[in-house]
Amino acid sequence: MINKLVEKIRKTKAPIVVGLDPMLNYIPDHIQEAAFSEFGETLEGAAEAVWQFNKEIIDKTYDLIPAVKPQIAMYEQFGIPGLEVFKRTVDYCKAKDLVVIGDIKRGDIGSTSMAYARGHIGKVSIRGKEYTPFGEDFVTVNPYLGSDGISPFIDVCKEERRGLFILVKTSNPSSGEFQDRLIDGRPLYELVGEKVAEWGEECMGEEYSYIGAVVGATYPEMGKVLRKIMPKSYILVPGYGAQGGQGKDLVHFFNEDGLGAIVNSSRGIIAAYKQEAYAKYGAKNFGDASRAAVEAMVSDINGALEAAK
Ligand SMILES: O=C(O)c1cc(=O)[nH]c(=O)n1[C@@H]1O[C@H](COP(=O)(O)O)[C@@H](O)[C@H]1O
Repeated sequence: MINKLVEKIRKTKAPIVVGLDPMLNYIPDHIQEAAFSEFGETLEGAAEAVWQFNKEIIDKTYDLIPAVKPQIAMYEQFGIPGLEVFKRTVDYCKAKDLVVIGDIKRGDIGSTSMAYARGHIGKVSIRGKEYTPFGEDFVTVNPYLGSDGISPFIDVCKEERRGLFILVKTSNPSSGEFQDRLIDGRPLYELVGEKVAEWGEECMGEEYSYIGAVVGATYPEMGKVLRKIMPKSYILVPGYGAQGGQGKDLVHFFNEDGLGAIVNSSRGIIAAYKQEAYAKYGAKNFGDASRAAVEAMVSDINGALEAAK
């Protein structure tokens, strides 16, 4: 799957991922009204609104982008109907030939990690018959439990040719509280980065490993160091747009081949119609606003990469 991701990034010339994080308050009124009048003001109604919202954004952007990242919490908050829409979203994106990164941030003791891995990137076997429960191409994983919490995910990746993005240095303001603590004089995130590089070495695709890392756009200096520590790992870079990251901050997350990083924006794309810059589209044309925001993000990042050459 890493080969497909790299190929699609090359083809679209868009090292970005659209984050499908559909909070109800980003969903235009006309979509909410239609969903609630059909399904009631219920979890089912909210889930339907999420689905209609996602579908429009995907339809308006899929030809420009290599990948999407649905964040499962945004679906789980609507219970079982929400999870059904998560799965419907994964399937719809795959039918559009997009690479799907399930943002699930799991990680537990080995046996439990195995169940997460099977459910999201693998198969479950029920009396000899195999099922693919969620079917994402990549998932995000939390490494806090150490190697035995990660290795079931790696085993499933090897079997299924899927991939991981392991949290190394997160984008949020408190990420340094634990991640920057010095151990033998070195920050914890560097030690985790070294582990990701080591796990990644035995999981090589054609050019890059299918074991990648998450490093926040909000910490560009650390991104520069981590890029060197994990030369063959793709870096998923969240924190662009709504959290303040800009193209000029991101140059050092990329390798000299112009590859190696994929930048996520969620609110900045899906709620673009609420921003002044895209207000002219109006809530009814929110999908067109998202398309324009994708185009602006791609040219911001490519412009910064070009300027740095
Ligand atoms: O793993 C992630 O994707 C992630 C890691 C991280 O360090 N920071 C981070 O913001 N994220 C996710 O990236 C998305 C960022 O959303 P926006 O700030 O709206 O672009 C959310 O889905 C977060 O859960």
